Amino acid sequence: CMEFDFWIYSLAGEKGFWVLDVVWVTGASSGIGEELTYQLAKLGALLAISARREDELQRVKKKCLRNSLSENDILVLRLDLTDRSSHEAATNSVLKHFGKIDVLVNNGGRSQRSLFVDTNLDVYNAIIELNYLGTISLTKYVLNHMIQRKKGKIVTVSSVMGIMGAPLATGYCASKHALQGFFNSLRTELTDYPEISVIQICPGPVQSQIIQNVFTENLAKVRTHGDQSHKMPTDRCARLTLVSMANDVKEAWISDHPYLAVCYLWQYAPTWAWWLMNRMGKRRIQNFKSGIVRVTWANTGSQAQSHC
Ligand SMILES: NC(=O)c1ccc[n+]([C@@H]2O[C@H](COP(=O)([O-])OP(=O)(O)OC[C@H]3O[C@@H](n4cnc5c(N)ncnc54)[C@H](O)[C@@H]3O)[C@@H](O)[C@H]2O)c1
Repeated sequence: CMEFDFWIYSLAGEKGFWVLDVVWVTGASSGIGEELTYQLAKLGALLAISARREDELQRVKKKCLRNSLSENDILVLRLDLTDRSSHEAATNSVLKHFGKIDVLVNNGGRSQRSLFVDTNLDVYNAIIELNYLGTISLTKYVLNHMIQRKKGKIVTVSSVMGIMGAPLATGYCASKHALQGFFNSLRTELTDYPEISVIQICPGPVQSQIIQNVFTENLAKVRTHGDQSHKMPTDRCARLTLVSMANDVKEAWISDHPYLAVCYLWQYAPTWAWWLMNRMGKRRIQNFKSGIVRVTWANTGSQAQSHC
């Protein structure tokens, strides 16, 4: 996203771009989804916010009420993305409350930190269930409604890991590549509906609770969190996501360097990307095995800082 887009977005914002638009955000109880909720609330959007923990969603709602929205402008809707049988009823609840859905933000998801050789296949099943199948299941119900209205935005928070590959995240990368392939294909299926946009957001590392919630070698094992100071602040990622949504950017890479540069390499000079990945990946795996959590592409040398 370029700074130029800020200008377009500012104009759109001043003209009340999001006012009274109904936006449904999944994974709104923390991280990027929570911050998106606050920024959308300030812009006057009507919000449905979902995640599994209702108490956390109530906390987010309370903060929105303090800022701008009134009680009926924000609907807390508990939703487990992996419980696909509940998605139709959840969609109907949002429609019953607001009468329409203008934007679905598919944001809920979890990452992974484990080597393939050490990881139980149940973990891969769970990642695909949540990040991929859960996302497209909800999309299916909401899209039916958007097709009836001939209007809407399906926004999916994918990742730069949907563009490139990375060690210790084979299942996560696979799930985000699946989303990229799915939505790039869906967009073309919707050419008869020019006012329905399909938008993929691909963030690099962003401050959030993602590390506390990563999948590991088996479903029971959790990992403690590491230092996040090297990551993009959550509010900047959310703001650039809104810029991309406002401008119908089909695919937005939202990242600082050097991650963004690696992304470009991966896209345009894959041989160099593989060479670089092999060098950095080797150190990343060594650090992981010795218990170092904060392993960034910038410090795959000797400066890795925090430990499990
Ligand atoms: N933080 C990053 O570095 C980063 C980078 C690229 C992409 N992303 C993507 O951004 C999205 C948001 O992640 P985040 O970084 O804010 O992490 P986070 O852990 O702070 O937030 C994840 C959200 O998803 C929800 N969630 C998890 N499992 C769920 C389930 N079964 N049903 C419903 N909701 C569920 C969580 O409750 C939470 O609200 C994810 O899709 C993630 O893959 C994050």
